[in-house]
Amino acid sequence: MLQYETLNEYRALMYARKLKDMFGKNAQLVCREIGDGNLNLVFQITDKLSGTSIIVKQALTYARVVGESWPLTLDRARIESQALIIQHSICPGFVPKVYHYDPIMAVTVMEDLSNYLIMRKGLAARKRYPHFARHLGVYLARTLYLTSDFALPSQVKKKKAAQFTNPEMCKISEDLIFTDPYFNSETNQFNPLAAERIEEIWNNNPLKLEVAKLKAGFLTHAEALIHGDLHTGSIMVSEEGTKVIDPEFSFYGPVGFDIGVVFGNLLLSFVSHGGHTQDAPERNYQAYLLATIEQIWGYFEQTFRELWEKESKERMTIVPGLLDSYLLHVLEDCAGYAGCEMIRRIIGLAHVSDLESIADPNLRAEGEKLALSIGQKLVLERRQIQDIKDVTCRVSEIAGYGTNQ
Ligand SMILES: Nc1ncnc2c1ncn2[C@@H]1O[C@H](COP(=O)(O)OP(=O)(O)O)[C@@H](O)[C@H]1O
Ligand SMILES: CSC[C@H]1O[C@H](OP(=O)(O)O)[C@H](O)[C@@H]1O
Repeated sequence: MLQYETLNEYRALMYARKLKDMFGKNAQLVCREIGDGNLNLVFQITDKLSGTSIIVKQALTYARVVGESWPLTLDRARIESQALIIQHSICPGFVPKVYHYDPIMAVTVMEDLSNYLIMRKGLAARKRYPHFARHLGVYLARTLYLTSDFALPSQVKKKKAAQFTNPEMCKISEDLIFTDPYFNSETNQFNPLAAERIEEIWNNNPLKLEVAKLKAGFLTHAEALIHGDLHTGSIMVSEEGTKVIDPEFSFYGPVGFDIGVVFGNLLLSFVSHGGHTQDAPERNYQAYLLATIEQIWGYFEQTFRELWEKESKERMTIVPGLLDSYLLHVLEDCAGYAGCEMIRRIIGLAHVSDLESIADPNLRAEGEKLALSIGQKLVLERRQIQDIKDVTCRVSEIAGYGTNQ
């Protein structure tokens, strides 16, 4: 293609037909648009003869969820494909393989993961994934450590940070996560039944100060190549495997952000499964979610420590105490960013189906208010957090379960 044109199912099929080495000459291709995200088009193209399939993902010139009134950079497709390639090289088992990137059409052609399920849907159905915590902990430690100043020569890292300068996508997060939800902004959308609680947040200056500090960290702490939007809709799971997709918000940012966004989304699932409930299946599933958070952190920390020991290039990493102090800083950030993610998914523009699917607005408001309380506590008390259990115990306490889940 010589110039950008928006794909539809027919055009995506024709596009796939022209891709070299992807399908045989006699392939019988069929195409389906399967995108359900806020921003892009996603086509699955299958050869009915061989069963071979690929994904063709195209960035639109605007945000899909809002329409043409919200123009968006096509450069996000470059960021996504280049981040996927790096993350796949670091963690081949946990990231889809990129087959082709087309800068003119803003298209990334990648491995089809349709035998996996979007994690948010699995969590809604109270499914348990036995390997998920280990996979994600390892993914986080490897992608974050191996792109950081600890593992890369400082000039290489700075060039990578320049390659992944992603100003327009970062601005979306700066506004939608760290700014708009704390004021009566036009972009906000919320359940009127939670309005009183939300107005309290707008008037809570100590909370706004802590969020402003976390935003300053997001703006300035170029620690590692982060995914930048690691919610449970960006993770695909099966009984055996875990895959992380959709890194179009990638940039050099704070390590605690990715971990915090995952935790925030697991906690949004937690609140969606009932507030002060005595119902045993609900409570069991909530306990599973808290255990998953503890395990992710455990595997992250263990792998990060091993990498620090074996892979460090930065000479000062041998100084006793630096690793412990860095991990504590990451844990604090992680709690704060988890809190920010929870709050923005209740007050801001982009909500999550975990809560949106609760039809009864009163019941939904209960979950939303619980999410706001947990989010607020994690932001405000993050400096008192020394251990991952300090996070999960706070959640249990607010949910009315005491501290011994
Ligand atoms: N590699 C893939 N394999 C299978 N399905 C995918 C793949 N990438 C995306 N999808 C599907 O498309 C949906 C939207 O993809 P996503 O990358 O999250 O788009 P957006 O950038 O618009 O958020 C996902 O929820 C998933 O169902
Ligand atoms: C208008 S962008 C809102 C929201 O959408 C992104 O998520 P996704 O592309 O995975 O659907 C991101 O979380 C943005 O904050």
